[in-house]
Amino acid sequence: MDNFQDTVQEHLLSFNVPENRVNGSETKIEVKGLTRTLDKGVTVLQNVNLEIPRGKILGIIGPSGSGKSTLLRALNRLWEPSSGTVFMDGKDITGVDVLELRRKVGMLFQLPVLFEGTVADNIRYGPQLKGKKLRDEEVYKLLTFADLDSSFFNKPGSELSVGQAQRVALARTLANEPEVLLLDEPTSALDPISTQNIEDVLLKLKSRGLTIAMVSHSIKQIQRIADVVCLLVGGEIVEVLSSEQLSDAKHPMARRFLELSS
Ligand SMILES: Nc1ncnc2c1ncn2[C@@H]1O[C@H](COP(=O)(O)OP(=O)(O)OP(=O)(O)O)[C@@H](O)[C@H]1O
Repeated sequence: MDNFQDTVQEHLLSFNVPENRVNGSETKIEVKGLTRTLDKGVTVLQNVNLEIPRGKILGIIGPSGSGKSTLLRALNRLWEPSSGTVFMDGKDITGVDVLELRRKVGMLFQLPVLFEGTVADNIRYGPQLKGKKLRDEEVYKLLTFADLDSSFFNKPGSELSVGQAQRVALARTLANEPEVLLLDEPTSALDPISTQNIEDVLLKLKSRGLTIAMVSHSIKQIQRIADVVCLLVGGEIVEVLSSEQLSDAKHPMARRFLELSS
């Protein structure tokens, strides 16, 4: 076997993840007292405390403008959190090289943006930055993993549907061999079949040890795939529940949000 794993699956199974047990459970990412105040003095996140368990899917839900994307974006430093507020494997992420962090903590957005060139060019992009050229077989394996057939290899990115482009964006992120995936409403622009394909891939990734944090407006989607759900209201986490316990939420705003969303 060469340096790059023979299959993506084997690779994902082989993550060497350090232990960090908090309250008896393994924590991949820990957020401690995270606050975000904008220049105008508006507070978007207020003293957020959260543990994202390793190898699980965390769903983040809440009303529009409650700070969900802002929270997600702190986790790979798309904005700079204060030191001592976000930890991965017990290490303060502000002390990690930012490009290295973003390889380990990949992100997908609501609308995928592909670079110019073919699907294969897009998938090769990340490893190429590190001077590594993925072999054709490796690109095909990533395509298969993201549920795209081999005919996509040479297609220009500009000719894909949004659902196909989202799967290419996922394959491109996986080419960086991430340990964590951050997903900001990744299926909100997709039809139900593309949505299901992405959800299946996410569950497959989880079973291979990836830690996933996903913002979604779909309570049903969260119930389908998340293990733990955090409810964000007005920049504060008001409840953290298992997805089966969602209907037991107690916070009045959270209850109202859930009633209107279901
Ligand atoms: N860079 C910024 N400049 C100005 N305002 C911002 C910035 N980032 C976030 N905000 C404001 O912070 C608040 C939270 O935004 P955020 O996008 O995190 O909410 P959200 O819960 O993800 O919303 P939605 O569900 O609508 O996507 C909003 O009021 C938004 O306008």
